[in-house]
Amino acid sequence: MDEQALKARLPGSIAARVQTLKLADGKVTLVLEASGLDAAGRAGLEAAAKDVLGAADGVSEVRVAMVADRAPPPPKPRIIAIGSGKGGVGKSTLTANLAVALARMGRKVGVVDADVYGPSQPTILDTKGGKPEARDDKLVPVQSRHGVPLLSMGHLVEPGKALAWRGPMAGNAMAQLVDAHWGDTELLLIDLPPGTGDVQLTMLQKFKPEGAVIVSTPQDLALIDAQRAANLFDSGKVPIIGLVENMSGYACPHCGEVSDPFGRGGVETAAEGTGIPFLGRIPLALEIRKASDAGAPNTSGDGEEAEAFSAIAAKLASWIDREAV
Ligand SMILES: Nc1ncnc2c1ncn2[C@@H]1O[C@H](COP(=O)(O)OP(=O)(O)OP(=O)(O)O)[C@@H](O)[C@H]1O
Repeated sequence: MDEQALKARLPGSIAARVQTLKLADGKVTLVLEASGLDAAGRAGLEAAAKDVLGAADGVSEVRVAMVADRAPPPPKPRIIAIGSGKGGVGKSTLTANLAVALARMGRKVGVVDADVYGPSQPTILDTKGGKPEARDDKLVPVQSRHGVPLLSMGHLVEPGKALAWRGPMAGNAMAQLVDAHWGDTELLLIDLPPGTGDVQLTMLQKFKPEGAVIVSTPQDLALIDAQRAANLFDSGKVPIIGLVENMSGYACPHCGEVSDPFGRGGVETAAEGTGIPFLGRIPLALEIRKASDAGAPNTSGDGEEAEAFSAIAAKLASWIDREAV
């Protein structure tokens, strides 16, 4: 039997992968292209080829080598969670601004908006109406005009539909957002749903973020919730990168006088008390709310607010670099 006849014995699925087939002294040397197959797939392919060729007349031995043509898939992005003990403290605003600031520093960063209850990233990053496509059963993130790709619960469910999902359901939906075609994205910021219940815990356990940032306003009540968030990350064994105080100090746009509607400095004091690093404070400013509503986070431009966010982004970047493996 010659090499052509041997190749003709192989089923189409194996023949399509043959790169070379050599026969010498009854020994067959077969090189197969094994791109896209996992270990079990490669073992199955090798066994099937050996079975068919080994049974041919005059063949005493079959050696199979595998090569992979396609480049290996890109490494998975590193994950940082942004959480808060309660809603409305500015978690989404912070996430978007950090992402845009990091992108402007040259980082390849994407955002996952896992806030099942009120996904707001499509508004803040201006991708409202964007629909992620699916390729090979995985979602392709929606590109924002700020250089930050995004996948949001808001892209998957109809806007305005409040979701009362329990942990596993929300966890599964979030899996689709995280395990997506992130391409060369190196860092994913996850905007977690507010709160410290089983939804959040399931997410942490499933995705094991490398670290977490906690946002709080300076009020005592918010701080108690922030402490709960810290406990949640501790129980999920997620290191806390630090605390951010949002909505601290309101500068009156008319007279410039600074007042403190929610108090001031409480988060820094709380951080000191618990040994968690304090990452900085963001003022309560109309500009911040307007920028978010307009789909242009402050860090996409300049100004005091942008600087406050960027200073925190720089601290986050150094933490990430320190933790690099
Ligand atoms: N520093 C700030 N100054 C002024 N407005 C702010 C500031 N931070 C957040 N906001 C506004 O407060 C509202 C709530 O903020 P955001 O949606 O970021 O909070 P959240 O913690 O993500 O809330 P949710 O519980 O809905 O997830 C938004 O309208 C936002 O624009």
